[in-house]
Amino acid sequence: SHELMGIHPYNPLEDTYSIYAHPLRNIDELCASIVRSHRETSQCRVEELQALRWKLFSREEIQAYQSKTVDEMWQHCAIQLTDAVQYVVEFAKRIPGFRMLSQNDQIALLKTGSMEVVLVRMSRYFNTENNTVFFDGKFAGAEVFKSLACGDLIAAVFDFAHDMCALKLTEQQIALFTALVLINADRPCLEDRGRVQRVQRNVELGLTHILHRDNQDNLLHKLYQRMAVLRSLCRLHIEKLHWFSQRYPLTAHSLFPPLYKELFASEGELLPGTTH
Ligand SMILES: O=S(=O)(c1ccc(F)cc1)C1(c2ccc(OCc3ccccc3)cc2)CCCC1
Repeated sequence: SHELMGIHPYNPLEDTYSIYAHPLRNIDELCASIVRSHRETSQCRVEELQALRWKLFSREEIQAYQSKTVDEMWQHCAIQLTDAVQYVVEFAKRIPGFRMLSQNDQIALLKTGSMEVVLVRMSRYFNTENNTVFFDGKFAGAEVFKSLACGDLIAAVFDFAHDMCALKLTEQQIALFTALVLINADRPCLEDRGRVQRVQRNVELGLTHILHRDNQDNLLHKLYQRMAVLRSLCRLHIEKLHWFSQRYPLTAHSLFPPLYKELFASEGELLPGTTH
C-alpha cells in the first residue's frame, strides 16, 4: 500500500471542464483555492519564522551537529524532509483537478515534484543576510550540515534558496508557482498525460493571472528558469541518496521513513518490508 495515504480516486464533480463555464470567475476561484491550500498546508507562516531569524545555533550546538556521524545526520534530514513532504502531499490533494487524476499519476507527480516544492517552500525560511536556513528550530548556516558529506548538494540547496529570495515572491505567487511545479505533464511515467496537461494549463493560467495582476509578467520566465534548477537539484539529491544507500544500506533501508523511500528511492532499491 502506498505511503501517500488518503489519495482518493477520480471525483467527477471536481472535473476541470467546469472551469471553462465562466473562465475569468473560475480563474479567480482557482487562484483563491490554491492560495488557501498553500496557507493551510505550509508548516509555519513566514511571519512566525521572520521573528526567529536571529535565533542562531551556538558554537557548541554547531559542534554537536558536526560531530554526528554521516548516517545520523542523513537520517535526521531525511526525517525533516519527510515531515515537510507530508504537507506538500496535503497541498497537492487540494489543487483543483489533482484528485481527478489516476492514483498512479498522482503518485508519479508527487514522486518527482514533492522535493522541488519543499525546496521552494524552504526558500521562504532563508535569511539572505547571513545565509542561514530554518532547521531544527533555529537558523543554520551550511556548516551545520558538514557531517552529511555532500557539500555540493548543500551548497546547491543554499544557492537555490538565495536565488529564490532574490525574486521576492509573495505568498500568493509562491502558492501558484509550487502548484505549477507539482502539476507538470512532462514528468516521466504518466498514464494520462493529456489529463495532467489540462490541469497544468489551468494552473498556468492562474500563475500568469496573478503575475499580471501584480504587474510582474517579467517574473514568469525567471520562474521557468528556476524550475530547471529545481530539476537538477533533485537529480543531485537522488544521486547522493544512491551514494548514501550504497555506503549505509542498513540506515537507508530500515531507518529512513517509509514515505521517504517511497518517494526518493528507485523501485529497484526497495528491500522487502516495503509493501506495494
Ligand atoms: O531543514 S532541512 O533538513 C535542510 C537540509 C539541508 C539543507 F542544506 C538545508 C535544510 C530540509 C531539507 C531536507 C533535505 C534536503 O535535501 C535532501 C537531503 C539532503 C541531505 C541529506 C538528506 C536529504 C533539503 C532540505 C529543508 C526543508 C525540509 C527539510
